[in-house]
Amino acid sequence: MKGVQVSDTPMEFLVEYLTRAQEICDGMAHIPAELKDNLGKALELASGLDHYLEGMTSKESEQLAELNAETVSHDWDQAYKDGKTMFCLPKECITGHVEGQTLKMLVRMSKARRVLEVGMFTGYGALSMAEGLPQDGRLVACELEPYLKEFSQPFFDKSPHGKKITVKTGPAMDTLKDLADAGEQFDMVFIDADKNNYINYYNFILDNALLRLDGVICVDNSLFKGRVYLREVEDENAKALRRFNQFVCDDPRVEQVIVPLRDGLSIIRLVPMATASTLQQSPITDDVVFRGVGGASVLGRMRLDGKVAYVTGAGQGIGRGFAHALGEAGAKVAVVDIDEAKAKSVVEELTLKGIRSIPIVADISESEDVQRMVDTVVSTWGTIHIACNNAGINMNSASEDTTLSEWDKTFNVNLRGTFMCCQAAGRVMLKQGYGKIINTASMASLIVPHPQKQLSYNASKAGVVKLTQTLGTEWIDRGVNVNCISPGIVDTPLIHSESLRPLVQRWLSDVPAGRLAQVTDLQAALVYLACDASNYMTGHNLVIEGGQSLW
Ligand SMILES: C[S@@+](CC[C@H](N)C(=O)[O-])C[C@H]1O[C@@H](n2cnc3c(N)ncnc32)[C@H](O)[C@@H]1O
Repeated sequence: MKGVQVSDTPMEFLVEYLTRAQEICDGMAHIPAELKDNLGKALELASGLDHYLEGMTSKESEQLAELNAETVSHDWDQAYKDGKTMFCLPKECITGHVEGQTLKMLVRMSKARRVLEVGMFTGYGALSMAEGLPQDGRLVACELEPYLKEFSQPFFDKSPHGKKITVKTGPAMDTLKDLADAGEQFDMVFIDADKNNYINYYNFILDNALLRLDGVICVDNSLFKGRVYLREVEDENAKALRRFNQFVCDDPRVEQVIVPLRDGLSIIRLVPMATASTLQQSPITDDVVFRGVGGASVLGRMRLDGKVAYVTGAGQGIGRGFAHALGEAGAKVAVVDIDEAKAKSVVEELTLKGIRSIPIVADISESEDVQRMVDTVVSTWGTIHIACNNAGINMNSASEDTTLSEWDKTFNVNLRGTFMCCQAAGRVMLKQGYGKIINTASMASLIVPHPQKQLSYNASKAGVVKLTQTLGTEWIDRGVNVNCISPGIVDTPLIHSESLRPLVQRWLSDVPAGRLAQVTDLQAALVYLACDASNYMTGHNLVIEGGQSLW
């Protein structure tokens, strides 16, 4: 079998038949020129497609290329004769470059975190999909042949994505039962094992909730060399696939398309909603809890697509994390900072992630700057939906030594500045009857953090909470929610300064969570307060401090 190319897909058979027809024609006299011409054109069309798709598909990784080369050059006949494999495995089993990249793309597009593969062979498809998974993603591959696990493991070990893969050897149905017993669930399943069992795998997966709602099943070889639609077919596997395709097509639980890629790739999506007839027959309560508000799931309601936001103090630390969070959730983001270079650098980061953003330089303690900031956002994107008033400063001094200048500077930014931002953005929002204002307060609004002395900061942040409560109750009936977030001590470059570094150990002993907050610990709270899922929440202070204020 080594090196021999065997037709395996409808297109490869078409090329084979057309080539044979052309050879026959070439050996015969009196063939009409038009027939020869059409045959030539048909052959060119058919034989060019796979090469073109190969060439135009993103290159595979070095590790996949090596795995492919080793798989196709391996002597599988010999492995079978030597008793290493139970079955004689054709090298054509391998998923290959174009399909591998398609699977990887589907993993990325469906944002899958957990993938199940039924039928791994040497792991080309498994590794392709693992490359598309996030760092904490996991892929379970079922494979009958223990020899294939041994074969693939060194390639997985060489790849930075190999650790995501767990291979379970034995009959796939046994593994599926174990996974169901363990309560496992997957976002995407790739079925590519023994064809006569496809329907059993498929039904078991759906009946035992191994696929999450809205999850995707991909099925390989669903065209089975074209034999699923050819008339004269004796092949049992082809008949099994024909029945399988029809069964899935008629199954009200799913939607299906068959993509004529290589030997056919079915993409099957579990439809989240029951059909009208099942709803009528069942005792379920068909309301917004069941269907989702506006048809959107709770996570869907946290999307911010089409929303316009600004974040002050977004050049670094918490504000930078907030700008990324709002952008990742779909909003356009104005990155506001007093430092132009920092604002521009965050805009560059967001642009790299495909997030629309602009830098705005503004000192929020200056009323003209605040108005210019709001005017710039409105003139650029037409309005403001989300105002994230985050900029703040902190100076340390014992209260008996605190100067009025320190007090004024702190209050001018933290409280007066935040008020000016709320007012300027609030005017735009009240006019349109919609807005989300999220102020950054601090755990210092609740407790007196120690041992550092920061009277002005503590008092100004307590003011931010009262400002938030007052605006939150005053504006809610006109569609504007005002809330604030109170972070505990956040691990930003500021706390690594010479003066604060010695305090870190002391602080740590005050935090039940045993660590300081990361900027990323605050992001989901902001998105929640910025989205419509929090429409009934106003004037509140969401405290995220690892439990510190409770001790
Ligand atoms: C077409 S190949 C899979 C190709 C693979 N998905 C890839 O990406 O290259 C089919 C594989 O399914 C395995 N297989 C067949 N019957 C099986 C079963 N009952 N349980 C688990 N694996 C099985 C075979 O040993 C073979 O490795």
